[in-house]
Amino acid sequence: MTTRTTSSSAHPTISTPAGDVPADAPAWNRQRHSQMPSHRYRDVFHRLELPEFSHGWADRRITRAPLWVPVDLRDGNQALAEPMDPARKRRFFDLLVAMGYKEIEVGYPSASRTDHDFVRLLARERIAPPDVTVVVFTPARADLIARTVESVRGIRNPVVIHLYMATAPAWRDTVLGLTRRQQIDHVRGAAAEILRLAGDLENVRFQFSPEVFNLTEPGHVIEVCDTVTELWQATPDRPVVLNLPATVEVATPNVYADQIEYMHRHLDRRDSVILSVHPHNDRGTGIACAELAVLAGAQRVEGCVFGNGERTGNVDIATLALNLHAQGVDPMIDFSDIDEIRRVVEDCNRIEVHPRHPYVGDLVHTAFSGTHQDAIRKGLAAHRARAAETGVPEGELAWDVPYLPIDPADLGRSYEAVIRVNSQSGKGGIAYLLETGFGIALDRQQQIEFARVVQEHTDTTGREITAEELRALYTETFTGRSSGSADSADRACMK
Ligand SMILES: CC(=O)SCCNC(=O)CCNC(=O)[C@H](O)C(C)(C)COP(=O)(O)OP(=O)(O)OC[C@H]1O[C@@H](n2cnc3c(N)ncnc32)[C@H](O)[C@@H]1OP(=O)(O)O
Ligand SMILES: CC(C)C(=O)C(=O)O
Repeated sequence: MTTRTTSSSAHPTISTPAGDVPADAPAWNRQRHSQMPSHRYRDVFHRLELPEFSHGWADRRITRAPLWVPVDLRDGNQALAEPMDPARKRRFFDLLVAMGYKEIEVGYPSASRTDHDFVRLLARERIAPPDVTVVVFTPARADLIARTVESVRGIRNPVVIHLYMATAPAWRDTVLGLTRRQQIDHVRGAAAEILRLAGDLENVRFQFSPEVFNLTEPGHVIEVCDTVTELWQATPDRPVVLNLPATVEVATPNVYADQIEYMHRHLDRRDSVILSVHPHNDRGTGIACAELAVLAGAQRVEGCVFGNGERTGNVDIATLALNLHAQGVDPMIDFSDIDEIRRVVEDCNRIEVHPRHPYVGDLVHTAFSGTHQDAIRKGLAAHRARAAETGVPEGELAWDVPYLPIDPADLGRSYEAVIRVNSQSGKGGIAYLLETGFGIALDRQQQIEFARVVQEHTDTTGREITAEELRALYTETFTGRSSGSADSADRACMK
């Protein structure tokens, strides 16, 4: 038996023998210590001193959508093996405008010619409606700031110049080689340079992101942010966006929410600051982080339409917005033809959306399993009956169909793929496919009888059975038989 070392907040290093059941494990949990080298990692509480305070986010509800800012054309784009060419950028931008986004990060003009030229295109041609704010991104370097400011000259839309610098200790020490004091001076210098070059452009506002906010000492990040808002003279009429990224997710979402609420309460000039978040998804909890951050005081959320971005991606705005829709809150973005949106996003990113991706995946409104199908079939029938009874159109009527969190029709989808049959299915699903596909209504006895036949078939093939195959099997079962079963065929009513 080998010995491994684990960490916990109470005892940072404890030796535990791999393969052993922990001494304090209850009888119902006989999981054994693994060989995973988890002792190499520390939780956020060992990496950062976080202030303790009584948070309020847990008691709040989200009642309106934050300002969504898609960063597909910048953060998403920088993570693609083949960054978007001008045509793909333009197509993606037009899609974002058509969906109703009012603030769009369009690129990193000092990074590449394509990004720069796209910003210039916005200055030359009126492809951005006047109410759409254009955001451009720059690091804290004088030459790159100059190129960025130069790129936005002539744009008539509202413009946000977005400055960033990583503030967390590992980045300060290892990447940038700056002490805390030096970093504050560096950021102040960069912010002053932006103000010098663009302060007199009336359509321009400013944004600052302390990259890796979530691993930065609260005292330091407050000081950097307050320095910037003071220098830029943030006012309610010309507010500054402070964008607090979980650049690499490191903690449970409640920790991020606490960090955001702490900033919300302690930042200077709070009424002149638009508090923004930018979660990534390394732990798979980007959505939860964004939602809790909004509860904690965030007013603006940056993400990518279906969560593209470095590593595991940026937070997925479609999921966030449709989560609101599913709770009766207007998402303020139009997803009424989600499959068309997906086609454009897939073409532009050259990355496919997963079939289980919330709301948009091919399989997310589909049930294969019998009891789910039975409940959906009954639920859809009840929904239609309620619509007929009340005279309220089906698409307007309150939705309460089991296993379908929202009506697929809201997203422009049909009910065709809602039920698919394989060996996990039951009579309800089979009956649904025959009814909706071919107008064949089986009575209960026939359903039971036919389900056995289908079960035998799907168990033997191990595959899904299509509606067409189901119909052929139905014909073979009920009409192709000798007289004894003709009764059954007669009982099946063809509508
Ligand atoms: C979390 C994020 O999404 S941050 C955005 C990341 N996006 C990108 O990097 C995509 C676009 N980037 C680029 O095209 C290039 O990196 C450029 C044009 C910005 C800079 O290119 P280069 O001059 O070749 O530098 P390089 O790419 O090696 O970047 C490293 C340098 O940037 C510095 N740096 C990193 N972040 C910042 C910042 N926010 N402000 C100023 N300097 C920074 C590093 O300290 C390092 O400086 P050093 O060379 O003196 O050690
Ligand atoms: C710098 C910010 C906005 C960012 O892209 C990140 O931290 O991921």
